[in-house]
Amino acid sequence: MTPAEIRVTGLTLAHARRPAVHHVSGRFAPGSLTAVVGPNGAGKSTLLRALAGLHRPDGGRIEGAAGQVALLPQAAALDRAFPIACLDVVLFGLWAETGPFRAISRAGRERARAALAAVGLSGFESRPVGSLSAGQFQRLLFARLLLQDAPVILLDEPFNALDAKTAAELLALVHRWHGEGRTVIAVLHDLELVRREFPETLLLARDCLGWGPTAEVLTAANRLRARMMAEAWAEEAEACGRRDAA
Ligand SMILES: Nc1ncnc2c1ncn2[C@@H]1O[C@H](COP(=O)(O)OP(=O)(O)OP(=O)(O)O)[C@@H](O)[C@H]1O
Repeated sequence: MTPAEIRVTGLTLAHARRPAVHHVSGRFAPGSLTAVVGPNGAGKSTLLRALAGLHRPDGGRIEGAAGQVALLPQAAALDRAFPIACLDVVLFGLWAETGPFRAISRAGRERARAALAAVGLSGFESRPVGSLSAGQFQRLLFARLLLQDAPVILLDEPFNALDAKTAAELLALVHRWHGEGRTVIAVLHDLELVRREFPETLLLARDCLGWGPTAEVLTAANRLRARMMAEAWAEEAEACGRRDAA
């Protein structure tokens, strides 16, 4: 498992021309385990989506991510009412290998069953996703990630609303991926968890307020700056590029 370095340079990401991420530069080293933290609205999910190729940069660039990324989106962003069985959700993890029109091989199905077993969902193959609890659904999405087998794994609030046992088991998977040499980047709000489990941290408040070893980034001074920046955000903040357009 040899992921490439991911480098972002002067990265600006906007929604309706309002910057959600502003002139961020830095690198995710191959095989690093990084927490992305910051206040609500700091641009964390937007950054992850851009790393996954789902949001085109409005300024600057991202290098090294294309074709090697698997994304776990925020659970709230997903439609669980869709009538589909658990095994089929996991099989979507093979999409990059099989493409849209090729049949899934028997080996592919076995891998999907093994992934379900690895997250404690043996016997759930035919269950409709709508019948799962929040924790079971998150386990299912981790099974899909297992099948994707990507060198870079992006997790958006992976432990939200989980009981301690489920969170611990999914955290163990994160450490397994890190141990295998994958690059893992996770958006998190629990700073105690970040301090305990994540060696690197990117502190985002639209601008980058710190990026490096967690103890050096999560200082009281940096956290205060992040809070102050969040309080100063105004909906009427200048739209990206507006000055150029004037
Ligand atoms: N699809 C969208 N359309 C318009 N604005 C958006 C969209 N998605 C996000 N934003 C805005 O971009 C900013 C950053 O949002 P983002 O979801 O990236 O923040 P976040 O740090 O992940 O927040 P949270 O911790 O609350 O999940 C916010 O001001 C948000 O309202």
